[in-house]
Amino acid sequence: MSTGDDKPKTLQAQGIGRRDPGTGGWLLRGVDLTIQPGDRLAVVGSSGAGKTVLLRALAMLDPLDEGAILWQGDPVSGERVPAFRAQVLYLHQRPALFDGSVAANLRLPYALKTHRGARYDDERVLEFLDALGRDRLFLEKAHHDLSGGEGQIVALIRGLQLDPAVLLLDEATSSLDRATARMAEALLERWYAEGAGKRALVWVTHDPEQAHRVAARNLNIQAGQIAPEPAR
Ligand SMILES: Nc1ncnc2c1ncn2[C@@H]1O[C@H](COP(=O)(O)OP(=O)(O)OP(=O)(O)O)[C@@H](O)[C@H]1O
Repeated sequence: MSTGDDKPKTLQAQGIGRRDPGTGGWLLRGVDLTIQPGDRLAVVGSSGAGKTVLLRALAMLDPLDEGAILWQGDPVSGERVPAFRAQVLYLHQRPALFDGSVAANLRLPYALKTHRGARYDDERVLEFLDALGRDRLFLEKAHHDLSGGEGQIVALIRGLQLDPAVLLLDEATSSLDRATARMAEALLERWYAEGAGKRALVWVTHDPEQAHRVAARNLNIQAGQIAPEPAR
């Protein structure tokens, strides 16, 4: 008999829309999208086009005003939500870190019900740090001393260590210097390859060269809707 775990970890948006809670105007409307295991997608579009609104909707961080999010073919609601959150992870451009050290921030997800069963892996974290040009001393830094780029490094490692099936990166390397950003891309590429076709990456980026490097296809968002794909 098939269990939920046997089904491909496909994320689907069916006609999703979200209104501005203040004015009632549509921020996102009628978006149909399927993200399959192994996908590498760049979400592009002008400032204010709705890319963040789309990614947050895909991660079910904001309520929808129309349409549905499906995970492994089923609508996500109620008791399915924690399992969904363990598999579909959103990384914000300006990540929220908690009061405490980098190490405490990296350990925190394991205290959540969502990640019950997973365990903090010190060795793996050190490998991630090394890949981003940092060492163990970085773990002792206090969150309030971190630069914007360092905060992005913490958020990236905090996300990668959880091995989500779908990683949604919202300009997640935008505060990094060019060299560190390229190291982050290389790390993500390795992490993706280790998934042997079972992981998906979705990148919001304003950098066409980055989109070209990291993604196999572009999704163009304009005025809260999918627009024709620009030439790559
Ligand atoms: N919670 C909200 N309430 C009201 N308006 C919102 C909300 N969230 C986003 N918006 C509006 O929705 C539009 C799309 O915002 P979004 O952040 O998705 O743009 P974006 O494409 O990610 O832009 P950028 O490239 O500048 O980051 C903007 O006009 C923004 O002001």
